[in-house]
Amino acid sequence: MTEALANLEGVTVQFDDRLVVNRVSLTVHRGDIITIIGPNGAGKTTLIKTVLGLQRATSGKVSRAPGLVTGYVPQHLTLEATLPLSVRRFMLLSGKPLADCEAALARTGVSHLLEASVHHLSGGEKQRLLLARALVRKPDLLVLDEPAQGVDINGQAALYELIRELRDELHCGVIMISHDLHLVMAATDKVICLNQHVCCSGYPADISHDPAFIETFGHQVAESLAVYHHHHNHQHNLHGDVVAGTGHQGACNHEHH
Ligand SMILES: Nc1ncnc2c1ncn2[C@@H]1O[C@H](COP(=O)(O)OP(=O)(O)OP(=O)(O)O)[C@@H](O)[C@H]1O
Repeated sequence: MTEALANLEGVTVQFDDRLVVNRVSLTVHRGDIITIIGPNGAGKTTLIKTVLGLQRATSGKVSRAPGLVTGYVPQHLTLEATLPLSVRRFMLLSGKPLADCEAALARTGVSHLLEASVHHLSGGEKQRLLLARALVRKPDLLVLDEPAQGVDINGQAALYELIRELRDELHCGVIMISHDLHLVMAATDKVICLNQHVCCSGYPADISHDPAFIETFGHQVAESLAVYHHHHNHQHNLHGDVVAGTGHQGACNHEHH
């Protein structure tokens, strides 16, 4: 089993008397790509902030590997619009050398924007900048809140592919939130369907048949996703774990149709 980077056990988050995250348990291992899906207001952002330690759990146990370096791409980048800020300066705020900043920008495909103002970037460019800022820290755990927002459909597929490549290069774990269900099904190892509590979780091909998934997203979505036949060269037990001797999740040849 690969190294556990972060672990939540029965975590609950409450704002006043509103239960936003309800007894959620999850573990992110190095090499994992876990995607959290769920309706608006389901507690997804709150959950990943809890993983990062930015949100305190009301109850339950949160643990992170000692010395864990995290890279976070938040849902919104709030910048003071009147403050002039170039991409170069924004990246240097990470405290990393310029050469590292430039390498991260090159890796996410936006090195040509080094002198541009962050206020004038397109939605897609902004996402790639935020990803570069997360990358320059060389994270063990990359946490992305709707990384493909504002990115056109071809760009989305490319972005998810880039995230997979980065996972391989950095040998990090990835936990992300997405609403792009089709892309999620093709690009992730494990899906967690959240609606305050974990409705269902598992491998993409299996989850679309789960009654809890159908209840949350409706038959139409579930049926359209069921075309994502996912052939494994291994088998899972009832908990979704890979059965010993049949290959490993990270090493199998998944085929998507
Ligand atoms: N700091 C806070 N104080 C009070 N309520 C909060 C706080 N943060 C989040 N909430 C509430 O918790 C609920 C869940 O919010 P959260 O952002 O986690 O949902 P989400 O699943 O990420 O939603 P979306 O898909 O719309 O981004 C929302 O109703 C939100 O208003």
